Amino acid sequence: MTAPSRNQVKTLDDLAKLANYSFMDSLNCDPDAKANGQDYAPRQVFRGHYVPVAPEPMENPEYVAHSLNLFRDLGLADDFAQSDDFMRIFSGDLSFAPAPMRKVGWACGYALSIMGTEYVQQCPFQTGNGYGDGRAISVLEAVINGHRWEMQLKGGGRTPYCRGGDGRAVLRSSVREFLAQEHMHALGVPTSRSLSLYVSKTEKVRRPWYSEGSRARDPDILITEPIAITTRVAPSFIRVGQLELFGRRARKNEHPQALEELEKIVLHLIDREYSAVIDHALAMQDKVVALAQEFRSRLTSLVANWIRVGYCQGNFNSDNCAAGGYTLDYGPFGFCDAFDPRFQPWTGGGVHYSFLNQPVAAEANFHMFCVALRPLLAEHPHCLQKLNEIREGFAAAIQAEMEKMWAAKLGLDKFDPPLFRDLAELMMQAPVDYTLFFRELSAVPDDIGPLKKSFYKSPAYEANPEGLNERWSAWLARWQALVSINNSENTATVRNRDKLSSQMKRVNPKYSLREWHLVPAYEQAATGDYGLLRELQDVMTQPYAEQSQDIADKYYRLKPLELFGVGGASHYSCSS
Ligand SMILES: Nc1ncnc2c1ncn2[C@@H]1O[C@H](COP(=O)(O)OP(=O)(O)OP(=O)(O)O)[C@@H](O)[C@H]1O
Ligand SMILES: [Mg+2]
Repeated sequence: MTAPSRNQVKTLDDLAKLANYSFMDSLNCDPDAKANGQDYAPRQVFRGHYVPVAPEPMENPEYVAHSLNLFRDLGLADDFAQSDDFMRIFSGDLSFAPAPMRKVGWACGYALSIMGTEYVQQCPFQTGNGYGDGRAISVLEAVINGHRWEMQLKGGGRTPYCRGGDGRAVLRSSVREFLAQEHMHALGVPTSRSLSLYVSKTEKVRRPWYSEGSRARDPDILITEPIAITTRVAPSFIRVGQLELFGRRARKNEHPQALEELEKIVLHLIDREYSAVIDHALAMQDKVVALAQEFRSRLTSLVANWIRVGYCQGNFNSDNCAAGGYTLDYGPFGFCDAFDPRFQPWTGGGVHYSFLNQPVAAEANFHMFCVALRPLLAEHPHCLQKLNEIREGFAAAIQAEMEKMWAAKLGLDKFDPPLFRDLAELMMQAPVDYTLFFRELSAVPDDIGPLKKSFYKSPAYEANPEGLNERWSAWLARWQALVSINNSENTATVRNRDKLSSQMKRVNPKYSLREWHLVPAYEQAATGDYGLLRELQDVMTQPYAEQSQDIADKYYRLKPLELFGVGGASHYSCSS
């Protein structure tokens, strides 16, 4: 396999040559599957790791966007994204895919746990055998520059796991996912990536949503929206919930191959996501222990990164938790405006998945991950013991990551609990914009003047502005003393200040993708105008750069007060 250099992949034949299907070739196919992949009715899938599914092509696709950064990383020519061939494949029509590309993709079953409790109620058969990729269909695996990438359509049509749904995604949610994935990547947070986004000029579906300016918690109208397909890309799309499905079957001995299927998916996960860090020569039981250790360190670091950039995943069930330790499923996510430990944009989400509870939610997912692995260690009590220790150590491990992250956000070498506690208290007393505050602090101000740019006008602040300003000034003075900056004109201090400032600006982004940025972009996109979407794509893929004054005036500012509490801009249901 030759490695493409920049712009080398220009045609479908070039892309097809890179195809290499490890998931379908090394794992088990559902024995009841239809060979032609036209498997669109909800049904129980009792065995196997995947079901071959031919995506349902969207009618009249139109190009909306592609990721310039991912295209560059993969060596794809930019023009390719707007070619008929590329567009047909990534809007769901595999019927003419040239060999060795295949004309059929695949969908996977997975299980669901919410905060560490196993559920089967979401499965239409109440068994868990009908739950999985209901509208996500992988269409290609390609090895590019020595890295294996899986490409998956979201909204590519129905699968046996569609539960009666239409298998589609709407333009609104697809624009959000497309922009957010590339923004997170640019923020330095591990994530699935966005390849392309196409919308149908004619095919529409109905979804519950909010009427103009509605302050209702739940959607109050049904709207008709164009369907869209985003293609996302990752080393694999294996989820914690997927391991759980096979773990549950092995634990209950549901069929003769249940344990073997669990072992196969776990080894496949190691191959796809951990081969650089887990020695291939280790015995199975040692691989399992090493996997738990590695996943723990990725997951704890991931969640600390989410909090660093103000991201709330919103629905951090085990089936939305990628076993490779990156961010997956940009459905009910949000970047916080005002700092609020309980920030949760999704009306269905609850406090358990709110902003600062994400370490606890991650621990619950990690617990289910370990439970899924246990059947593999039944004959190795020593390894089981090690697995339990790794599991038990999660809380301390994530606490250490969080402290490291808060220290970095504050430009400190070491976490300072009282300083942090007092900051959090001040930020909660009267609302402060999370992104703006840390970015202004990164300029290492002499007094609280610049920090005030991040203060929202609120009754709490208006009630006692002098008192709060005094407390902020006292806090800032303590922080200045800790980072060893004082107000003298000494040049060594000035130089240190520049160094500290640039170090902090690499940790504290200037721009984060707020919902009120997204709303006008997807609304405009629905009229066929992609100008705002492209502007956001450009701004949000360089979130640490200062950018022009115009851009700063537009995006580096407080959320307009009138948008707080508005359905769609401040909170939303998961109707995507
Ligand atoms: N329109 C739909 N048609 C069929 N299945 C759907 C549809 N919307 C959601 N689902 C399925 O419902 C389940 C829960 O949805 P959830 O919002 O977590 O996932 P998602 O946003 O579709 O996808 P993913 O986790 O793949 O990013 C998933 O298994 C998903 O595939
Ligand atoms: Mg999901």
